[in-house]
Amino acid sequence: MEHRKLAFIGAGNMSRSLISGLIQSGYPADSIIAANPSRPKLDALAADFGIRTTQSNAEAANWAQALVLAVKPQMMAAMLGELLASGLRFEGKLLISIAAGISVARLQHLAGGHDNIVRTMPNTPSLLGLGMTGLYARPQISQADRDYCQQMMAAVGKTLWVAEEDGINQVIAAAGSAPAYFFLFMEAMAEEAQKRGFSAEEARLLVQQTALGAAQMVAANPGLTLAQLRAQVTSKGGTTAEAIRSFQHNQLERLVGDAMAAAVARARELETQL
Ligand SMILES: NC(=O)C1=CN([C@@H]2O[C@H](COP(=O)(O)OP(=O)(O)OC[C@H]3O[C@@H](n4cnc5c(N)ncnc54)[C@H](OP(=O)(O)O)[C@@H]3O)[C@@H](O)[C@H]2O)C=CC1
Ligand SMILES: O=C(O)[C@@H]1CCC=N1
Repeated sequence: MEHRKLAFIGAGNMSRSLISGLIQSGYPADSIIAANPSRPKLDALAADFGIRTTQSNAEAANWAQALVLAVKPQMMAAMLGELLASGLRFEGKLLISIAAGISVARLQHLAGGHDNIVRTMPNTPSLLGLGMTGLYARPQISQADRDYCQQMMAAVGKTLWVAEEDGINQVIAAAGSAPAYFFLFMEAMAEEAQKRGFSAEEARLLVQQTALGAAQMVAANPGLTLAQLRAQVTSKGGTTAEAIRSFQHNQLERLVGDAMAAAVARARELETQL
């Protein structure tokens, strides 16, 4: 991929995931800089990946050709305001937001009218090259800038472009936030397995290997629907059928639907507040 000088503004969980994936995919460490107010995360990134680091957002942003805006949504206005106040000129730079709940129009306003912005929604498995990222760009964004974002996110997993900006909020519900849903489900299973006599290590092994195997089964069988894969496990009159009946009796589908709707609602609410 093209190796532009790339700055991560904010060096938290998501930046670490993306930087790790990019370095593993061969992005040169000296083409990446991370900026963060405090040193410990920067020191860890420098030690683990050999990238450049700074406590000055302005230094990173001035140096870079592309900026990943990776602060919490609530910090975005202050961060961009300070960059503008420092005299930074965004002209010629591509802004790539990973923040939930901040529209392109709002980002453009916060960046002093600069409109070369791509909005993305990655997730933390990017750390392992197994990310899932949604991307959105307004029609005026150049093909070269789209390709750069596509290659960056493809270096850390799979990508899906959405045609409408609200599609990013739907990606949050289905992928950005979703690793946590699976962790919650696995937590519940592991706790129950412990109650049924397994040690914590044994319970984790049982749940982790089963989740990994199930996900691999889905990926390895694109010709089978998820329902068909489930049916392969579900012997007539057997144990799985009873477990599934219990989930359905307790309205698992409605619970999942409500949870995803809540994530979308929060993303839209943030868009009106920030
Ligand atoms: N976590 C996830 O799964 C996903 C997160 N996102 C988005 O990614 C963004 C970052 O989230 P995440 O990485 O989880 O959050 P973190 O809190 O882990 O990271 C945010 C980082 O920003 C730093 N920071 C705070 N203020 C500033 C500032 N003014 N300038 C530069 N850096 C600053 C923080 O530093 P310090 O801690 O030292 O204060 C922290 O290291 C959010 O907008 C979120 O919506 C998107 C997809 C998935
Ligand atoms: O919880 C959040 O708001 C962020 C966005 C998606 C995952 N984490």
